[in-house]
Amino acid sequence: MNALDLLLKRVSSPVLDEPAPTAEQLDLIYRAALRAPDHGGLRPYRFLQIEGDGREKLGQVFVDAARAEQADISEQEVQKLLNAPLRAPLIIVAIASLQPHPKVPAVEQQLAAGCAAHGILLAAFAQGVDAIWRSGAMAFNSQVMTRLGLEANEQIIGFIYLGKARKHRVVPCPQPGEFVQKWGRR
Ligand SMILES: Cc1cc2nc3c(=O)[nH]c(=O)nc-3n(C[C@H](O)[C@H](O)[C@H](O)COP(=O)(O)O)c2cc1C
Repeated sequence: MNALDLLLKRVSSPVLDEPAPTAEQLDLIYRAALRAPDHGGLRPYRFLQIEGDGREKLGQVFVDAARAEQADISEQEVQKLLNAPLRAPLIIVAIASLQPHPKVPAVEQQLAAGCAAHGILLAAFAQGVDAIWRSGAMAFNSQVMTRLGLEANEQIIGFIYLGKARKHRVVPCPQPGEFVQKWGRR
């Protein structure tokens, strides 16, 4: 797949089955993430790779965190949280690790981490690995962050689910016109 085809045709896939990406595919996926634009070369991100029964542990972390906020959550909600990480064979948790810097504010570091996450999506799609970037309340839950080992200067940028889609969604390419304004020319 050439680069422009990749950029124009990548789609997210919400339903993902086995197989998980191979070790070789993951190596390229992480290499692509590490090529994200990065003011100051801070590499203000890191990744957790969760697969196999790690996904069940993550589901339990979600349930515990939800119960800590509301003790009487319904059994339906418990099942939803337990099942959430099972929606793909492998999950990469993209984490922004914000560092104090005189010229690179937090927002730029968050953007660099977001670009790294986009690199993951693109490198996956280029290799025939399907993915979707999800957040949701659990991405912003402090107990989840603690249980995943995040430090005070870290944030979850997203849970990137990876696997194989049964079929790709057909997504019309938006027209740039309404998003682009020319400015400053006489
Ligand atoms: C920061 C971020 C968080 C997202 N969180 C969710 C989410 O929790 N659930 C979801 O269905 N889609 C979420 N999305 C959107 C999907 O990843 C995806 O981009 C969207 O479904 C459009 O599909 P496309 O990528 O094929 O255009 C999120 C995207 C971003 C950038």
